[in-house]
Amino acid sequence: MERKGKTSAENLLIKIDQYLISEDYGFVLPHPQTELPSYYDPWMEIASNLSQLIENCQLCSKVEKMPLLSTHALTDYKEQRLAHLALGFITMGYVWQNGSEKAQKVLPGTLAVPFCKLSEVLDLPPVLVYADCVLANWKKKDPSGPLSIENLDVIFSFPGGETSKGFFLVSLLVEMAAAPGIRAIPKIISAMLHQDITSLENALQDVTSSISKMRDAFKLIHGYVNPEVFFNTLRIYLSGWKDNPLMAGGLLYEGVWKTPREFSGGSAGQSSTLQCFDVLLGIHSSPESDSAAAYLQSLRDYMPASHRAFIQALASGPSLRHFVLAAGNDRLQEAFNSCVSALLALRDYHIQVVTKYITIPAGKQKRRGCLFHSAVVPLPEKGTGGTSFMCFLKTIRDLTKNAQLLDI
Ligand SMILES: C[C@@H](C(=O)Nc1ccc(Cl)cc1)[C@H]1[C@@H]2C[C@H](n3cnc4cc(F)c(F)cc43)C[C@@H]21
Repeated sequence: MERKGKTSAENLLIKIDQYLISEDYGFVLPHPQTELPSYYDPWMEIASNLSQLIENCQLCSKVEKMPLLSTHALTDYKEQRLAHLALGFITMGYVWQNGSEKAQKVLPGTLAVPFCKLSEVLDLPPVLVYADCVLANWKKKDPSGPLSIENLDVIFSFPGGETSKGFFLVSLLVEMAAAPGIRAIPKIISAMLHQDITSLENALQDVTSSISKMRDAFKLIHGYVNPEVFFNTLRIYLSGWKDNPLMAGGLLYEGVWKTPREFSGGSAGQSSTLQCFDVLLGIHSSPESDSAAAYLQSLRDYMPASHRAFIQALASGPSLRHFVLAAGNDRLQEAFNSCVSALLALRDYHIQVVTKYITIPAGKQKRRGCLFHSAVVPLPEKGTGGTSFMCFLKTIRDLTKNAQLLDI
């Protein structure tokens, strides 16, 4: 989608839909496909009944009896995203079905081979990612109804039922609220290239209002996600096999690679929205110096290739921060600082959510652990769990605080 010989800024002026970003839905996959050709019924039957198969201890045998299916019939992009989503759910269910202390270390070839082939086609890793379980995992109950959480449902879910569904749908609504802000980005680039201060100010106001609506959507989490169920059940299924002491070397993808491979679990850091507002506002640019930036950079490999390219083009484009400083215009500086304040408020809110859903339940488990468990389950790397994830969030929150432009 990037035109040769164009600067990265001009590349950004290309319509965002060429980066598979939607004017109305942002990074969310619009109207995801919910069915595959009947040839793929063996996959869809397992993915659609995952919780029940796990509860009845039938998942292992079902997966091992699965026929080796070819991915050739998956030609359409939305079909490929649905298939990666389905195989991602089955893979996480298969690896973690007996809990995080008894992970399955080998992924059977009937699952590993098509999953890795599809991952290659989509340039995604062979593990469930945020772009699968949030951005492509939704449908409307009543097609003519509103995009409200009451009228939305997930295509697949994990054990933990309503909490699993709620966690993915709240994340989806936060992502959808970001759409007007993402749509404003090409306007911001164009206004900078044309030295158009008024348009720039208006576009920055669109970003500010979009980020505050994201925080409003985020508040839904308290009504739809139970902290104990999230921490003790759902979080396990989103865990990965990178730097995971329980899966040294990672997972063996039978029939694909001779040695095990490591991949990170799902994480909010894989959200292109979370990353692109940071890049737009120049919140942290040097992955060399700050580890949070390096960590975020590494998670871009877990995003759809076109979204990764958009963020890269944004990062190598003109600096909005420098433009605003150089313009020396009070109103423009205020519009920029309002953006940063809105993002700071969203970051603070994210920290409060992680405290309620991870830090506090982890503390309770630790105290319980001293009484009953020999080894307290180590929190996975910086995915949806882990004190290091909290440190990461606090680092980017503090960097956001420092991004405010001082009065000229
Ligand atoms: C509900 C939470 C979650 O962790 N969801 C999740 C995690 C892993 C997986 Cl696999 C699936 C879902 C969080 C939502 C809001 C999302 N968000 C998007 N842009 C953001 C910008 C910000 F500044 C910010 F603070 C949060 C931002 C991130 C996830």
